[in-house]
Amino acid sequence: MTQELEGYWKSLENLNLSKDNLKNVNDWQIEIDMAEWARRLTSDMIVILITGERSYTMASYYNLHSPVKVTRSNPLIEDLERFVKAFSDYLFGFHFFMYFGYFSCCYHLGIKVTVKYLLNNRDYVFETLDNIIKKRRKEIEEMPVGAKLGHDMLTSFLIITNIEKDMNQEKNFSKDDISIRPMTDVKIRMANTFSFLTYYICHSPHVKQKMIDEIETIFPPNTPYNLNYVDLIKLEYCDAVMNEASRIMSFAVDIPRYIPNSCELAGYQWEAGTMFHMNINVGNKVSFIPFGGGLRVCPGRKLAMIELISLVVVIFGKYDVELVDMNAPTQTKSSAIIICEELPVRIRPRKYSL
Ligand code: HEM
Repeated sequence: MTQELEGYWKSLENLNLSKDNLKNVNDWQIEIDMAEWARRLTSDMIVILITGERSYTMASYYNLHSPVKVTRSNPLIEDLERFVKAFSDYLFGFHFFMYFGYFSCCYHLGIKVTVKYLLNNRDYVFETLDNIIKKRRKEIEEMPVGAKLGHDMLTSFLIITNIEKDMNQEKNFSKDDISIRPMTDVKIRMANTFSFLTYYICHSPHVKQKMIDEIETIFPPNTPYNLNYVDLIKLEYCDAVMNEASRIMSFAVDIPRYIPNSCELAGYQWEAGTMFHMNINVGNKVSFIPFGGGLRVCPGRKLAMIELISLVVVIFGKYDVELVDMNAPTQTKSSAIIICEELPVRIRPRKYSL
């Protein structure tokens, strides 16, 4: 998938240069919006992890910028640009309903228009997820007995919940189930974490160099490599840098907790039904909780870190990445989460690429 991404970048740059201007295949550079590409890359990664099928959101973004279009067969989702935006807005928007009461959502002029959009957007997201689930359920039902099933998360969940359903008629699997959560928002979480990481690394050249040195000890330049777990966890410095970037700019700002029963907390008595909102980004900069904590801690945190380190190896190991404007602040949109809207960077293949 990262090769596919590099292909799009190269091809976009080739549009700007005549072949004679290219001294060799590695002699090019391009300005891109890393935040947008990261959203598509993580989107394609997560869709394949969950469904075992490709969604080609990178291809659709490439087509927006290139007069020469690529066609990819069997797209799982029809309008891929809408798909990426809808999931981002869904994640950003549900906090509206946590902060504003029923009256504001229905009657406040400034809010009700956004609320209407968010509800329509939610319907689109749920319908898209429903269609994916229905399609897979049908495929499983129609499979001949003894046929090999896919290893993707959705197939596994459907099989497990079907077994449970047989045992307990009330249980069924739907888009509301927690297990579909990775599809709804984690691609946006990973893309944001990577964008903020890129921003901070570009502002600390010595840190960037140390990361590259570490990457080159595990994945020597000009040597074919496979990104495997055993090698990736050797990148301790890269891992530490990623943790530090997540601490400085945690994607989640508000971690909510609801108490069904009254209880005593921090010396106060709280009524049943109280909702707590913990601000993990602003108040306490010495804490490190980008993945939450306690019983509801993010179960995908290890997978997320491995995928993010893989991205660091591929992007920073192969390319010189620099911010187009070193003085520009991060372009963010905040609610209970912080979204990196735009990150213009200039990339070119490194002299000694992996
Ligand atoms: C950089 C990427 C990610 C970040 C920053 C992130 C962050 C978080 C945070 C802050 C929570 C709330 C935890 C709490 O309430 O204490 C959460 C929950 C969750 N995350 Fe992640 N996450 C990421 C990637 C993933 C991945 C890759 C998966 C699965 C493939 C995943 C699955 C989940 C699920 C299922 C929950 C709900 C857990 C529950 O409520 O019990 N996340 N995540």
